[in-house]
Amino acid sequence: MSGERGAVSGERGAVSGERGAAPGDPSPERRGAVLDADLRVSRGTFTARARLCLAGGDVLALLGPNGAGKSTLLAALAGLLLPDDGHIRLDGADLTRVTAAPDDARGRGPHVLTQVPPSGRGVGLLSQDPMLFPHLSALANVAFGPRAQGVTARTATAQAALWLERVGLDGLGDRRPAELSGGQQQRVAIARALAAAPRLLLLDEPFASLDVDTAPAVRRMLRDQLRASGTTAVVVTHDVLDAVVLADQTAVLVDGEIVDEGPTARVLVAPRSPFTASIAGVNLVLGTADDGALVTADGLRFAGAHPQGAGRAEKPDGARVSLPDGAPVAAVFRPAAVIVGLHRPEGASPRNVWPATITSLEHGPNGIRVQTTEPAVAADLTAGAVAELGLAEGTPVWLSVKATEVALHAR
Ligand SMILES: Nc1ncnc2c1ncn2[C@@H]1O[C@H](COP(=O)(O)OP(=O)(O)OP(=O)(O)O)[C@@H](O)[C@H]1O
Repeated sequence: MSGERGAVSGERGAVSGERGAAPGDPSPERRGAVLDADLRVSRGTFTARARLCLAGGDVLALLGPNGAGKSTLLAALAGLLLPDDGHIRLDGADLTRVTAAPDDARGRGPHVLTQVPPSGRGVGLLSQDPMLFPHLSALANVAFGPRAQGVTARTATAQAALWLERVGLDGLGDRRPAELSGGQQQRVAIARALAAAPRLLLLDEPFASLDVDTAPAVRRMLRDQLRASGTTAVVVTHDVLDAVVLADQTAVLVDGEIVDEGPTARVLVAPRSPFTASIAGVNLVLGTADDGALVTADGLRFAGAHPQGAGRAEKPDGARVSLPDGAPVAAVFRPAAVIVGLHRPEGASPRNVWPATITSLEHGPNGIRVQTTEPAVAADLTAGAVAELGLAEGTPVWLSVKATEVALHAR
């Protein structure tokens, strides 16, 4: 999110209307609030729409490509941006309630019924830049939130010391931010955000500025502290690892619309959109059901492992359901399961063999990732195999994948 990085409820380090929190205290009033938001937010010609419902203590990952509208939604939740229409409620109390203006020639703006200012929402914001007060010690930075809420200096300092211990910075409380590493500064920022006991914590790419050696430990620590404190949180990220480690729920935003949402494991195991499949590292082919298999718009047929008898497939939650002919279906399979050849393979199931054209060769997780079309399918090959086959952009190939490697999911 631009502009207000590191601020908590619009004022650095402060969340008003809340008492400071001792670490790991999941008392009822400490637990994060139930979030119910249904929004339409515009920025220039761009519009994002989302319905977000979280139980107290849930962590939601908001994943999406650049420009998808993640920061726009976060800014609306923080009260920094007024939606065109919709509401944001925490524990049943309105933070934002706006009704769209009727379409008329006078260009009236939306009708704002409620818009609690950022500092009064009990919503914390943590970004990739720790934005600590440079002139204050780590301890004083963490104590700032509770102090701003009226907690006595002695109690706030004791709470801050406990938080620093919890985030692995015991003994470093006297240091100023400039005397700490980037990872240590982000740990202080996390302690500061949680010490302020936000009812909802918004995290905007919280590990993006950390190096690859530092990020995993800070990510683990944040997960532990979110769970221990029962904080309700929304994490905006490009990194699927953040969703896997931190989030119970994942929503995928593309072009301002949520294209995939649900429990993180369901979203990543049975993606419903090409973007979700790409971040989950699997292929996704969309089509409709035909006699228990998937048929694409171009007439390609994919048999899957899950159907037990015609017309049956596995639902994302694992339940077996029937797939009536014509129902929307997704076929999911790993790039490593795709076999690439120059000729139509003999003996393979004819239903999972199709001609394709190579569109690009890239470095892959275990060699070279070969991208093909149509449909868009990735195959992982060793460099030796690519060289032996003489593959290059534009090479016509035959692809095949065993039915046992293909999972069919109702969409
Ligand atoms: N102040 C602004 N005025 C006009 N358009 C804006 C403004 N800020 C963002 N946008 C546009 O809104 C769209 C969504 O931007 P947003 O920053 O919410 O996306 P994002 O998903 O957070 O992207 P990123 O991951 O790159 O930060 C983009 O098309 C962007 O150009």
